Amino acid sequence: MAYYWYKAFHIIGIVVWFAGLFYMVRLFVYHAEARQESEPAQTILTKQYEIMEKRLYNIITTPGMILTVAMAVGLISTEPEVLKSGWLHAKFLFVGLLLIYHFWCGRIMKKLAKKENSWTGQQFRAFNEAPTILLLVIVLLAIFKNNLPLDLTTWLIAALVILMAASIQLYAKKRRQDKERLAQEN
Ligand code: HEM
Repeated sequence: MAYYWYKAFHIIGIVVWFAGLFYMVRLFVYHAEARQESEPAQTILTKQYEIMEKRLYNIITTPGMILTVAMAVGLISTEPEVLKSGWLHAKFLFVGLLLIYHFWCGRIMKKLAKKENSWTGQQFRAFNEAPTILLLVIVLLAIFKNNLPLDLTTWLIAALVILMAASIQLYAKKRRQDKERLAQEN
């Protein structure tokens, strides 16, 4: 029974962790773009984003990460046999990358507060794609385990996911261009 409790809270932790990571980098985009505003808007906005980022990281994102990892330790300790599975070893690798991403976000947050980060909003948008890819790979590994399928259905789903991601990017690009054009006209 303990195994199911651990799994349930493992999944709840994942949801909280990812919600935090996705929102965090979205705030970095707004924060970076606020630097182009004139005063006093620039100071007011950047101060507000600093507070929001700090709270989000410390109250949502990091606790979500801790819950996910703690519950994973619970899962493994109740069923140590799972440690012999190849899929879990592969999962460790991708979760390792996710942890690096998490702490990297923490570093960026501190650098932004000290005005030592010069990434553009566009660079943060690209940075925000990484957790989506990691989420996809880790969930596929956790669900299919050692039988990750490579049949036609899988490739069709992969093509659909790529198509959807590309459409979202194109739409966002068009909106940004429209906004820039409007700003130039005014
Ligand atoms: C320290 C990192 C992690 C470890 C050691 C770990 C380990 C585990 C273990 C042992 C299970 C139980 C597998 C089973 O019952 O068959 C599990 C389930 C699961 N994990 Fe993780 N996990 C970690 C992080 C993550 C992350 C970051 C995600 C998502 C991005 C994730 C997604 C899942 C999902 C969806 C399940 C449920 C799979 C199922 O019931 O079939 N895990 N994890």
